[in-house]
Amino acid sequence: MIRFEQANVTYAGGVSAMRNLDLEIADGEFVVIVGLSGAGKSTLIRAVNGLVPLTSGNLDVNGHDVPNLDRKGRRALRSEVGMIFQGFNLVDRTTVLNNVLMGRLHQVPTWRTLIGKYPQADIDIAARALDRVEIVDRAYVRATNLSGGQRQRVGIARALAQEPKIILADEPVASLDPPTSHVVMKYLQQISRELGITTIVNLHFLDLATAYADRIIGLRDGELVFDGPGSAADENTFRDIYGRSLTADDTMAKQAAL
Ligand SMILES: Nc1ncnc2c1ncn2[C@@H]1O[C@H](COP(=O)(O)OP(=O)(O)OP(=O)(O)O)[C@@H](O)[C@H]1O
Repeated sequence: MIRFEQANVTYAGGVSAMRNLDLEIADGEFVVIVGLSGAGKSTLIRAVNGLVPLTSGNLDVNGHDVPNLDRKGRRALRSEVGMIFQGFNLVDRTTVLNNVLMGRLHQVPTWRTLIGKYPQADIDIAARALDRVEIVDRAYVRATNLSGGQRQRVGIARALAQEPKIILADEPVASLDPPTSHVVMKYLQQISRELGITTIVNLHFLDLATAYADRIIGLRDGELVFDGPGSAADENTFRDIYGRSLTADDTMAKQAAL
């Protein structure tokens, strides 16, 4: 479903953030990407929906030849890919339901969204998405009145309302406390399993990565240095990926105990 072949990304300024990447991710996999800050995790995620262009190599996503897409093709690709952000990216002054309906923007004609008239079928899809993350009772609350964990659940519902084939989550729990982070990770895992949505998550904390990942991809200086099941990754694996000893900052449970 997602296939990188000898893919490279070199940014203006000369930083190589992806080096000769060969990687296949099958339908429905739940993949966690780990690596030090600057290792290229965001670059990999953003390449999947064409936000970061490859400098060379091939990338196929759901049959889309990503490096060679025209504007229409890029729009089609992005309609199949839901994004979840570290900072949630909600519109605070409007309701939870309206935020989730924004996930339908790819499918609904612009004039309807401009006058705020979504078809009932779209409202039903949005409500079902809110129900999946157990927050449908907050549908008419303004987003600004939610806690961080609730906001991220709305972020997940918005991505789900898009009815995506792929979900990309860039550090989705970086702004959350440990119990809330686990709740958010559980929803992501459950949604991937039950709906068969391929999910790629960038994570900073290694204990979260091993707890939830079917598969862990380790990056170092833009290179893939580990690819294996979450259960196969131990402290030595992470030391190899990071190229240094682990610290309390690398583990959510240890950091919380400080
Ligand atoms: N738009 C850009 N222009 C130039 N260099 C960039 C750009 N985006 C990222 N980089 C550089 O590419 C490298 C990889 O960055 P990337 O954000 O992919 O890493 P990351 O593993 O996600 O790190 P972090 O967790 O800090 O976001 C870094 O050295 C970064 O400074």
